[in-house]
Amino acid sequence: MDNPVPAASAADGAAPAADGHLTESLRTPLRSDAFTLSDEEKITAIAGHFREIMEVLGLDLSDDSLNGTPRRVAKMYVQEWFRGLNPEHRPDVKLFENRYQYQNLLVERDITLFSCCEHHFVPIIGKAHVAYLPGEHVVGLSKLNRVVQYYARRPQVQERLTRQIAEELKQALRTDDVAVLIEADHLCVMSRGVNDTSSGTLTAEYGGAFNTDSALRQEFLRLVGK
Ligand SMILES: Nc1nc2c(ncn2[C@@H]2O[C@H](COP(=O)(O)OP(=O)(O)OP(=O)(O)O)[C@@H](O)[C@H]2O)c(=O)[nH]1
Ligand SMILES: [Zn+2]
Repeated sequence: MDNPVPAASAADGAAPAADGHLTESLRTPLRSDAFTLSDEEKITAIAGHFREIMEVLGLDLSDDSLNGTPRRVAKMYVQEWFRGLNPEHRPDVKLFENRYQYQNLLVERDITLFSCCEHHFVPIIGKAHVAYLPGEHVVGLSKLNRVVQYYARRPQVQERLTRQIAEELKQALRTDDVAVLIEADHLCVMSRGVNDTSSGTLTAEYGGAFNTDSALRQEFLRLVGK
């Protein structure tokens, strides 16, 4: 790993804490044995449990179309939807010397965001816009998207997701001058419960100059179309 993560309890052989680099209140709640099982062992276990859910619902698992569903769902959870729980997938955010002396706002807007509501385990779909003020360093653009994806691919609430991305970017870019805006639709609000398909959720985190300089914040909001 290029981004070493401090071990939570290396003494008892437990796996490293996924979010050991984040302030405690921002960490995704994970047990210390979260990575004792391999991905393949997790897929097998989850497939077994999902099969039981389908059986309780009365579905006939001998049907060709349903037979592979438990394993399909398990693979989707471990390898895709929740891959950001595993610190092995934490992106390596390389910095480059800012030899162009570019010192204005840099905005990466409309980053595709797929996440999962941790209360109902249904999708959260939206866009993230992130910005920073380069100092001595600049970063490869795709790394901004990768940081968003890493934290999105977990069971989430939008507030924590927003703050995790901001905190990671502050550390990686070595500056507090970071802004994160997320606009998202929650399937738990749209498809069940209150059944509202028109509302959306916006969350924002403004660090450093974005917090103190309202003109800079307005410029960011203008560039992302808000
Ligand atoms: N703050 C926050 N709440 C969320 C997020 N995603 C879902 N929720 C809310 O989590 C709450 C869970 O509330 P509960 O009353 O325990 O669950 P519920 O009975 O399914 O609630 P309803 O959705 O109102 O039917 C709901 O109000 C959801 O809308 C999120 O990202 N942030
Ligand atoms: Zn929900």
